[in-house]
Amino acid sequence: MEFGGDLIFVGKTEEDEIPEEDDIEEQIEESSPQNGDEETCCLDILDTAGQEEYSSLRDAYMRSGDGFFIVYSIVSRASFDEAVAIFSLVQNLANSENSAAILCGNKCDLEDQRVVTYEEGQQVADKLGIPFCETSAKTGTRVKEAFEKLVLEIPTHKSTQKIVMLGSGAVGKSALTIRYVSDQFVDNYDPTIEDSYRKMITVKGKKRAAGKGIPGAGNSGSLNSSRRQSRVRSFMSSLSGIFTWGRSWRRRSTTTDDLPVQQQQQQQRGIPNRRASAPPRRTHAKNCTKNIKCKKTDTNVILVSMKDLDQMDNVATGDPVYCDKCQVVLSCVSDTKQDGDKLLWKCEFCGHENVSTEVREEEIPKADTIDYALSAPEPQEKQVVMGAEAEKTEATKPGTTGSGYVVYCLDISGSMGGTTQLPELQAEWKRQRDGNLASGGDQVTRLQAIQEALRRQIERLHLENPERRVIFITFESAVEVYGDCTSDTIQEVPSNIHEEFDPLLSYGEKYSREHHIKPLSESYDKMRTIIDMLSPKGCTSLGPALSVAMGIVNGSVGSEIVLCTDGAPNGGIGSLSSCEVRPGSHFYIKAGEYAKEKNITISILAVEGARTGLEMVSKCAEISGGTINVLNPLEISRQLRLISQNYIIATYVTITLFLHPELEVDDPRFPKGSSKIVKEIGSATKDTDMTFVYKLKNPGKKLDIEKIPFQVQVSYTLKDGRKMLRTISKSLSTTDCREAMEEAMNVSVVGTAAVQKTAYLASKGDLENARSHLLSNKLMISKGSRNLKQKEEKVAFMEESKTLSSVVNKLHKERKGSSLRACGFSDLDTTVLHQNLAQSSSKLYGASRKMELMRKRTETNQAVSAAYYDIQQM
Ligand SMILES: Nc1nc2c(ncn2[C@@H]2O[C@H](COP(=O)(O)OP(=O)(O)OP(=O)(O)O)[C@@H](O)[C@H]2O)c(=O)[nH]1
Repeated sequence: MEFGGDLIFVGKTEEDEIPEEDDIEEQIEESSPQNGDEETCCLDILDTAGQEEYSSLRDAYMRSGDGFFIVYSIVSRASFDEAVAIFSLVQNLANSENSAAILCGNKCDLEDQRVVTYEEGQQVADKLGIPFCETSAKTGTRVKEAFEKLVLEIPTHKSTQKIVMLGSGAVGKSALTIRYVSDQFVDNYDPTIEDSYRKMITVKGKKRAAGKGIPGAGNSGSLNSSRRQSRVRSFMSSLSGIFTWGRSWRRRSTTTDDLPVQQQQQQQRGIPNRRASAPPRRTHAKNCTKNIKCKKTDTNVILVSMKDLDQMDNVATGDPVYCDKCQVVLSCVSDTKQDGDKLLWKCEFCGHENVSTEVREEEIPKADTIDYALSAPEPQEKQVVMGAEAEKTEATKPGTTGSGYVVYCLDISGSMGGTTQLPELQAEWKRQRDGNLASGGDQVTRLQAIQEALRRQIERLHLENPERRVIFITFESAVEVYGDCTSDTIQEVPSNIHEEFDPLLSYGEKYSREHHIKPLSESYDKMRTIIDMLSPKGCTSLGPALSVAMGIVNGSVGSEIVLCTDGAPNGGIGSLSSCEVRPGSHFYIKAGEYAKEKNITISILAVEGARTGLEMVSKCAEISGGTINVLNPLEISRQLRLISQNYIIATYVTITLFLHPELEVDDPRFPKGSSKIVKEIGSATKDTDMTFVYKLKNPGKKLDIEKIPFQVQVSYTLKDGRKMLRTISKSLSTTDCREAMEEAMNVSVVGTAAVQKTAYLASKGDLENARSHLLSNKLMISKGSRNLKQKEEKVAFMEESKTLSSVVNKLHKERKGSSLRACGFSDLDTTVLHQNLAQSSSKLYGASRKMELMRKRTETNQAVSAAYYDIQQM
């Protein structure tokens, strides 16, 4: 349990005049504070994926970056060639007027393995007209200097500078970033997807760099010189080998056909498209024309995180001691007295006088977090539901991604044959990198994109977790269960049961009883063959496929179903096409509730383009705790990896929050006025965070206690079947001083609660309150963040909440005076709201906190990851 601040705010809740959205963001974007020639700013470092498959995000983050850190490894010639190609890509996409780049040869500690000389690196950088540096993330050599050099090159002064780490896989982008932000070296290799690090820094000498160019202008890293661009083009054309493609690119304009898709993607990631959509800049709030009135917000927020439910530091030897009246558990904040062999305890919540004869002094909890094992682990035979040996191995193996099945339900209906245009630069990138596209082919079908994503996904699972049991189901007009893809597990679901839930479920259950699903270590090759053979046809029987999948995994707790689809379901149960009332929506609620009850999560990957009826279909994911995404087909690979990394930690999770009777929850998600909240979560992943907003029941009333107690009880089941209870008990002092409250503010907690509540209000159609809730939190966070940690988290919050802001504002404008529910949401709106409803606080961590989190994380097996890297390079 974390609080929004170290103090409970009990002061007055005044009204505030809040400037319109842009103005708050503009205030934060104002020039960074300068002190002599020193300048303080926050670096927002985006560590990108060198292994990246298709990514239409690539040009989005390239457009938004202020500084580009282009890395190669001095022990890899290919990575050196690729760095040059990447620079050209940056030139084509970046806002060249205001950005800068540096070329960095990393791993200089590996002198005996060097294949690229220092002189070669320097020569290339000179030709490109950017600074050069050789570094070692391992020893720390020149890492700080390299980052500072780049920051100095950036021509603009801003309080947040976006740095983008670029380069091939395994050159050390993550290692350099981590060395810089926390002065540590990460020795194990885990290919990055994309990760952000926010770090406050003070740089010296930037004043001179701005506008006027820096000393040695011929070597400036700024990308704005046309002379440099022509130098680069001629240099590129002199290169032999695979990366000579840059020369044929024409300079890209923002009015190209695929821009709307990119903008949507940018929106999804919260990246503003400066060229195309940035409003004219206003630098001061007083210039704003509109103000809206709303209540000032405060930091009275609690966050309960599931991220370390499986790590137990304080396991109690005895049983929890409950208050006879209110069920609060005796804790370190309880006021106890020993009276002979009796323990006297006046409950700090309800005041009940408890007398216990069974608790000894030493059994009174000393730490604020205590874990109680309420049952022993299940015997192994019982952990095995099906596929006996596989399950046994997996359930006991640490660091696996869950103990149930992964079921991929794949839409192969006719519309999956529709093509998606690869963005021009992506097509070029892809063509040069692996030559996979047919000549002139800059189009892929949606099915091809999903096939590619699945191939990569099972390839990675096969390496990391070969005992994982993967089941494959396809749906078009027919629903085909491929099981583990071995011939005796393939069968078609009879079409005469497509319309009814129970027979479909029973079909799945029977299937699971009759078939032994092999682990990926045995099924991998066959599965690859089946994926390659798929072709699009027929309509979209999504509901029947989902029902059968649930039947198959029923009883295998912690299973995940991933639905990949591109069109509104129009066959069998859950069909949304035929009737305006959309009767199918009931099915998705029912399916979600069933999945939650059985601890199965359903995630949806919808392919953008066609309207998928996601608002209805998404109910099953929302209720079961899965994720929802509408993606460019090219992004599916990346998203599948994200889903598999966010593994299930515990099942049957229920959170009970006890508030002092003077407090009540102030949250539309829970009954008004309650001091005790019970929230069923179902399956929890490491990113599951629940927030609760509370307030004083009687705001004017003077409290006669110094410290106010809080308790959270989390009951859950671990993978080995142990039933656990975690109690977290803390107490806080109060303040009526807004300044003191802000000083003690925990920005990542307040920010997470702000976006979760805003998304909830918006999803219920209460856009007025959603908008003002987010705005008032933005204002409090932007004004009240003073120390380093707060400032780093403020930048993260502002960045991460941009997409939600724009969706809420857009909906607010569109729906003024009309009924939102009648209008419905677009698929993109549904995705954004759902993602924010389930926002994880770790997204808002600053550098120091993030490193702490990373240290705790289970390390991916180095050998396995290295093997993955080798495969990618083949
Ligand atoms: N000897 C040495 N090894 C390094 C150095 N920097 C990184 N490594 C190692 O190289 C491997 C890859 O490093 P990462 O930082 O994960 O590489 P990356 O560029 O982020 O890779 P992707 O995530 O695939 O894009 C890891 O095993 C690191 O420990 C360095 O300066 N010296």
